[in-house]
Amino acid sequence: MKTSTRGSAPSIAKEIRLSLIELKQIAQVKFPTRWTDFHLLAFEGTYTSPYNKEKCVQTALALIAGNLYRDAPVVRIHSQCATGDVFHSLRCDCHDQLHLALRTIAELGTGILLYEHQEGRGIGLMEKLKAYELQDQGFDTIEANLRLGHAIDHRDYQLPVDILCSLNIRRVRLMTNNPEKIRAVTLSGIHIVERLNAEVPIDPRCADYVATKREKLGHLSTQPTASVIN
Ligand SMILES: Nc1nc2c(ncn2[C@@H]2O[C@H](COP(=O)(O)OP(=O)(O)OP(=O)(O)O)[C@@H](O)[C@H]2O)c(=O)[nH]1
Ligand SMILES: [Zn+2]
Repeated sequence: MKTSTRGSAPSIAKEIRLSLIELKQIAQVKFPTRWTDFHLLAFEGTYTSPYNKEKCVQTALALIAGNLYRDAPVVRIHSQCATGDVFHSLRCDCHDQLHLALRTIAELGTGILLYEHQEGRGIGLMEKLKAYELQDQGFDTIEANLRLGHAIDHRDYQLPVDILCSLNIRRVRLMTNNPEKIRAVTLSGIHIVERLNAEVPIDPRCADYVATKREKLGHLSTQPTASVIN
């Protein structure tokens, strides 16, 4: 088991919500998929909050393909979405985004997908389902979170960023439309040489969800760069 300690990612203290105590690599396995053969590394990060000093443990998986050090690799930070990723729910675009990322990495031959476990933008599956109930009554994703007493988006990208730093990845092609992910990666000192569009063709049943991301959360939008395989 490999362990690295505090200080793996350069930090701008005011901007970073969590301080790393320890980053552990829990497992490393071969991980063949329909797209390509990945290596899967499992990580556990222990953090303290700079505000209340409480400890928290976060986990994430890194699916790695090819030689990450030949050029700036494609990096996708994908937030866990059991409803979309596992059940192919069309309430969101997560399933197709996950497939787009894995397929792109396979096609380019090099890249890393960081699958981080902040389900429901960090509120957990059960709370996300309660938020869905409110959305069924007409509230949007943001209003539903707020009515349940949660932040609009509870995620923190410190663990994925610390994993990139521990792997000594300093230049990336980041696949995302989320400005907060771009900010977190940039603040860590990792250079984003290119942003790859994470947009997928949108099913009408998640059009409102995607529109809310763009209109209220500032998600970037362009034309889809790739279609989705079924
Ligand atoms: N609270 C809440 N979380 C949701 C909802 N729908 C999807 N999610 C979660 O949102 C996360 C995915 O984030 P998105 O906002 O769709 O996209 P993103 O990852 O921020 O941005 P991209 O990198 O551009 O894909 C996952 O953790 C999902 O479980 C919802 O209605 N309410
Ligand atoms: Zn989803």
